[in-house]
Amino acid sequence: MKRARIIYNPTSGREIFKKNLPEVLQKLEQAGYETSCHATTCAGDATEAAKVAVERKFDIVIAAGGDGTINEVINGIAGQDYRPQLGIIPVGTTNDFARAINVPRTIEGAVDVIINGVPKAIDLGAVTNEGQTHHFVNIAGGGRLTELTYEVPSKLKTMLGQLAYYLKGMEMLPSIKPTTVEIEYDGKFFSGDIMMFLVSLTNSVGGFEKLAPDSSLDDGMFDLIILKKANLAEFIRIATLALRGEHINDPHIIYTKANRVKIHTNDKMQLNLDGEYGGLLPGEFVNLYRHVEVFVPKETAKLMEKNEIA
Ligand SMILES: Nc1ncnc2c1ncn2[C@@H]1O[C@H](COP(=O)(O)OP(=O)(O)OP(=O)(O)O)[C@@H](O)[C@H]1O
Repeated sequence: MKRARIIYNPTSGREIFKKNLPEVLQKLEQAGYETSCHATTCAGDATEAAKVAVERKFDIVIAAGGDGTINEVINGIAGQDYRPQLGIIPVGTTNDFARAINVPRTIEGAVDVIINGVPKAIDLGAVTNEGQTHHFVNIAGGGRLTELTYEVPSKLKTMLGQLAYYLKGMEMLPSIKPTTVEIEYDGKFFSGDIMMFLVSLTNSVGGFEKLAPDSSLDDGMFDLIILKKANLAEFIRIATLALRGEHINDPHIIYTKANRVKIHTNDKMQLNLDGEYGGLLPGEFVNLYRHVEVFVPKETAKLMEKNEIA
């Protein structure tokens, strides 16, 4: 019998997972998984719980929560010699990673993917800054605008869902200032003032599903997006284009693939890792080719094999 470990954040999204836990356990047991679970108690707990699951050689670790919880679980698994397969139950607010790999955003649908889906090896990101290395599964970035994701209070997200981000975004927009950076990507250089940069593994970021339209989950490359200095009107125009994936040809945008990205800045620039605060930059990003296996729907696995999915 295979062993599964559920690591869930009881405070994620609209706080619905715990109520559904008995059915989830029953379904997994019926499918042949001996399943146990761990409820996280504070920030960082999911990483420790995932490390314990690695030590105990669980076959699967299931992250039930938002993108922050998935990121923490990944940080307990990445870089280890033994790496359990990963299942996702998206019960957060934005659930970008689930969107990117087409995992349904219902508990029942997500459990079905773990039981009947296909494990596929996907790329992860590693970033070294402030003398430490952390991992990410979806996106990393910097620039004042990216700080939006962790400035929204958890209670507000519980009440308003994604609307909480839009409200905070509107409040922040007029105060967003550019940062002076030097960016080295696979031997090329950019130097100048930027509003933000993103180092993306998937196409789904902040609810924008076409932000990195050429991204591939398993090609060993990041999609690097740099938004150069822009005024408020230009910024709103580019954001509107981004909804349709049409921002990539705008002169304010650099959009390219890279395996390694180095950011240097003398300004105070915070690092955003999968939507959570990740310390200060400068830093260096490295793509870890097909580093962890994650359960995706059968159709998604087929599209990945044909290279037709981000
Ligand atoms: N018991 C807990 N109480 C408070 N915070 C917690 C607890 N367990 C985990 N956390 C923290 O909550 C953070 C956010 O959780 P998570 O990402 O799962 O949900 P969310 O913020 O609602 O969704 P999203 O990230 O999709 O917007 C996690 O990164 C973790 O540090």
